[in-house]
Amino acid sequence: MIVNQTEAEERQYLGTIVSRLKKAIRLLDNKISTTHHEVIEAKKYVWDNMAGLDPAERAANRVEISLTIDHGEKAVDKQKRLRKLVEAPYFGRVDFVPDGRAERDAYYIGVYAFNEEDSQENLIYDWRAPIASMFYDFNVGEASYSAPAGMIEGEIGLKRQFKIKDQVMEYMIESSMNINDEVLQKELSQTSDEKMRNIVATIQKEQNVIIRNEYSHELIIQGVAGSGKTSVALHRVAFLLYRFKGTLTSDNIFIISPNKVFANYISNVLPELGEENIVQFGFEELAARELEGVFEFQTFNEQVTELTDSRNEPLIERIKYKATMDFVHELDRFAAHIRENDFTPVELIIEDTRIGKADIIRAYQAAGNVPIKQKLEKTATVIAGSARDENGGRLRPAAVKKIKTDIKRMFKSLNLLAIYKDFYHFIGKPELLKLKKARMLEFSDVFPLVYLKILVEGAKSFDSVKHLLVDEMQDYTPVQYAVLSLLFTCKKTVLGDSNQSVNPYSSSSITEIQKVFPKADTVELLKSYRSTIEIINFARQINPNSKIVPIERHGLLPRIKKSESWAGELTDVKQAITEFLDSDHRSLGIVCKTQAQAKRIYGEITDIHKDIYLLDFSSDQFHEGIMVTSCHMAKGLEFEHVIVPFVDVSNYMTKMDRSLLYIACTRAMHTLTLTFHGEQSSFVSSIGA
Ligand SMILES: Nc1ncnc2c1ncn2[C@@H]1O[C@H](COP(=O)(O)OP(=O)(O)OP(=O)(O)O)[C@@H](O)[C@H]1O
Repeated sequence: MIVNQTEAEERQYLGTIVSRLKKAIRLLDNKISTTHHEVIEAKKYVWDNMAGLDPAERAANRVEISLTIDHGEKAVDKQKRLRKLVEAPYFGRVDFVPDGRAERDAYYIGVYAFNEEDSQENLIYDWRAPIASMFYDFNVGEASYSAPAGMIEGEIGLKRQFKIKDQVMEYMIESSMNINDEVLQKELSQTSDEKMRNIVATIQKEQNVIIRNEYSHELIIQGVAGSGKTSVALHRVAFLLYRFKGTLTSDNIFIISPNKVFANYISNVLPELGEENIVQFGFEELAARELEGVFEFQTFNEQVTELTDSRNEPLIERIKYKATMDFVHELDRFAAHIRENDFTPVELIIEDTRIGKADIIRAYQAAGNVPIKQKLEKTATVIAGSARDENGGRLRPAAVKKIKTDIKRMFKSLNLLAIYKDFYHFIGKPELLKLKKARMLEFSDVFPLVYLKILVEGAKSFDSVKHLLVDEMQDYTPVQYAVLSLLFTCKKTVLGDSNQSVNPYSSSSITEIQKVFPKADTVELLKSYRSTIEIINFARQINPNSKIVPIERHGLLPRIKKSESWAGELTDVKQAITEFLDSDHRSLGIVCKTQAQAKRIYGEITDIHKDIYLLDFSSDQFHEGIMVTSCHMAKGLEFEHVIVPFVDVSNYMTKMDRSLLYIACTRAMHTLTLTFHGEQSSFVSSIGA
């Protein structure tokens, strides 16, 4: 039977569901306050009768109290979800009839599931439930989904999308086709709140495949700017937490993200989907953990700033050399070489016990292909274990300790920096190592050194992590991935865009990354959801390599404003800010090539409005309002309106500048303004014409 056929019936049904949700919330209210009372009473009982209770009774009472608290907490969590759900209970409906059955059932799909405790009727299905996958994957007609019992095939008779806000249905769309473009358009053209939002109601088919992929050990997603990579990756995390409930929790997932502002920007999404937020850290924190404060190092941001400030050919050469897979192979070859050749055994005489050189060689070879320090320790343990004193007894602890020290000394050097320097002599390129100062590394040396350290000393891997998510993959080199593969043996989702590198001298494409993870599955996303067609067409001319395809959403043409002087350009920037303030838009990004330029503009415009923020690498908040920042910092973020100043020929000139300008322009959702004085950059001059 077809239920709720007409819009009027749907509106009525929504009213019923809202009432039933409200009733469930009230019931939970009672449950929570009863539990609260029970806990207080139970604690009071234990306290009052402390003297009379034996230890077993006290323990049993404590267990009882903690179980009651646990029930109470679960009820509070459930209530929190229902309170959210009651505002917009569902966004989709599919009517499905499995093969061999006559009756079709209607399945309403929402951000969470809702089933009434007394009837146990499933009134709303979680978007991650197996049956909900059909909403994203199929049109009206033949359909199937993978249930725990196997593949269920059948037919979808009806598919609807709803926009419900504050318990009221704003619209309802019959969508015999894919997730309806009209709904997607409405979602995308809305003014956005300060942070990234969930996209459950309009997940696209190609995105759903990624979100629900349970099998890939490594999944690499190359997606053009605005294709939803980050959104999809976060929804994938939410899906995996749902699918593997019981074995996977948010504590088992790590996200490597580019900076704290980005971490803050995406921090809404998982809680909106009812999941806990997840630990995020940067590659530099990882390096600091591995180098344990023994070395200081330049940050990636400082390296990028050094490269954007001036062209330093030897520096570029050093960076480029260390950004290849061949370099990782050279490090491997060197580590194998020193393991073979830098160990020089000699006969040992410890407290009248003679240990022959041949025995030491044998033990060293038998210790296998493990990190060098561990190999030496294993060798010493075997030698000490088999050595006997003159009475045939085992050696005393002091003698064992001496053997360990002496065997370590047989290795040429275990000093990391000395070994790293030796590496460059080994490959015949000593000029490729340049310290910033004593024990202070250039950024391009940080991960080679960490990698070598792991090969020499071993590492404590992150065993509790069951899924690792790496965003902005293009900014990390093969040696960084090689480090990740040694530290994290878990499943990985790696995402990025090779056209959005802030440092083209060390950027990695999907092909490079696959060399580290040869069994990885790869996916490409080409459709961009963020920006209007006009902005995408503009950006595509800046970077013709990008395969970016816009979705059908129109807006104003990007504007390029020319001035004769800096004062004139500043007036243009201020004018664009005023236009933004007069519009409905809520976020404006002023994106400069460098942080120094961002600081300069910021200094000139703070009097226009009270809420203007300068984002730099020490910032940790994404704000609603006006943000001034660099291209590097803006990566991964988006703004409704974007102003890109200083688009003159001397500022945007190199390959690296082109990449930065592309990043800046693709941050814009609805409108884009470029300003310059003097001669305009050749990257945009032909577009102007
Ligand atoms: N299926 C979708 N439905 C609605 N909005 C979507 C969808 N996919 C992506 N978006 C929106 O498109 C914008 C870009 O998404 P996101 O930031 O995840 O893309 P990205 O590929 O990580 O971008 P970039 O690499 O440029 O930083 C966001 O506003 C996001 O909400």
